[in-house]
Amino acid sequence: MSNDLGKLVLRLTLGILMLLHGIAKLSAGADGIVGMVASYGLPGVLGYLVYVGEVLAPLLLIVGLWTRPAALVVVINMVVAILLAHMGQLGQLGKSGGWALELQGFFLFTAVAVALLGGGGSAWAVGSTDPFARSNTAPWHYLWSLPMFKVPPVTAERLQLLLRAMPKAELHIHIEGSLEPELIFALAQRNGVSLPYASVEDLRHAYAFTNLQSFLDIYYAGASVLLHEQDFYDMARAYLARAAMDNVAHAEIFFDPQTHTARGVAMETVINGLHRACADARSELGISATLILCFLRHLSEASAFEALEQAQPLLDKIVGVGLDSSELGHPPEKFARVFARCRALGLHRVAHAGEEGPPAYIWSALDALKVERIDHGVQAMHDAALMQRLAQDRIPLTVCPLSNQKLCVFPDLKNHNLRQLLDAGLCATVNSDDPAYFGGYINENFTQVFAATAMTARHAYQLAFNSFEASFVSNADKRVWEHRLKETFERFVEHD
Ligand SMILES: Nc1ncnc2[nH]cnc12
Ligand SMILES: [Zn+2]
Repeated sequence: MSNDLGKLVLRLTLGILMLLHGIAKLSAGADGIVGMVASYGLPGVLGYLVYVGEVLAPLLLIVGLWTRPAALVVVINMVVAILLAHMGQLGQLGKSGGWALELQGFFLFTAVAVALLGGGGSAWAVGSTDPFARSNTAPWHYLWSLPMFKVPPVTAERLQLLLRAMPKAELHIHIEGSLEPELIFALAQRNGVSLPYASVEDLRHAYAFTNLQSFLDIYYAGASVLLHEQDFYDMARAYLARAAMDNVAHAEIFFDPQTHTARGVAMETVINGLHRACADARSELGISATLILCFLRHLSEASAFEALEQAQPLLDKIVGVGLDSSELGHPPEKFARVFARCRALGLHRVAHAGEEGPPAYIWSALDALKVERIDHGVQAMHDAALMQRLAQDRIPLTVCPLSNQKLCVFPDLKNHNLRQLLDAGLCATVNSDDPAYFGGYINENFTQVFAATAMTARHAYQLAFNSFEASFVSNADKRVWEHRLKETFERFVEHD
């Protein structure tokens, strides 16, 4: 609240004081400025742009519409004014001992501050509620989020190949959801576990889900075959081999330890098996992979704390924590204290929110859990202020199109809102969630959602770029993969 009030004061001060200069120029005319511009050998007519910088932009600042771009215009106006009229005073002090350009300096840097901060949510800010809400996002966020080169059009057929060939990161994959029915039966036999399904076909037949819970019931039953470190290794190694075929350069893998420790499996059995698979895949397949420990939200806060305590000696083998399982009725704030502890331990934080649950769950994942990414998040579309927050803070969404289709979040893939999320400037990514259950790995998610919603090569580039940007790897690794991405697109276009 006081933050918003501070921004409002700053915006109104800049707008009103600058507008007074504009009004003076309206009544005296812009001839002086036109002449000054012409004296530099430039078209004098450019001098009339002063009305944009000192009348139009201040009016936008006062009403709070397109606040950040308007402030940027004032910044440009002030830089031009200093270059044209005040360069001689740049290093001088005035009569009273202050900087000779303190007035210009105040205008310039106040405008820079407003451009950085935005207008502040307020009944006075049109931009906080109207369809122009996006304009409150820093303009350079849009520049930064745009592909670094112009992506030429690619035919629909070639686009499908490009989607498969482009390097990408997978940031939302539950390793237990990569257990194919064949491996479930092989592990059941190896470990003497009996399953309530007669055959692989019988199990596959049960994969007809109506919502998240109908899937989770079968998913936890499937995970019951995992007992020994080698089982966790085999599962993760199989996923990583499959992901490498889809040109996944980096995967951040979720695992649900509480579903295993509840059956008497030790935390170290789970983590050591998964970690060894990641290490081997890196040296044998060249794929990078890290682990994210997820707390089950249908269990208690105490159970989550217990899981964290068990994982404490193994924290060097995980990069972060997440929150998954049954969303409705289990709002994120239930785990605020656990996530605060994880934050203090230096762990990255993500949470499933807005898969089936309301936008309020996304707000509380951000504010109560302080997560850095939202898993799914597709329900954000119903809340304009939330969309603005996600765009402005560039909070990535790890979207899973086939999962959303199979769990009836959207009636059909053609109704999926991935394209709208991207076009609204959000840092969306494509992922597989539980590929063994939802009909496809990451490339299937890309190709099917692109075919269903007619997205373009530019969207493809943006999604792959976002996946690296949103990952928890070093900036150096991000740049290497982004460079490879650009090379792949250039190669494709050359041969188009
Ligand atoms: N889609 C999903 N949502 C919540 N929890 C999950 N665990 C595995 N898949 C999940
Ligand atoms: Zn998930």
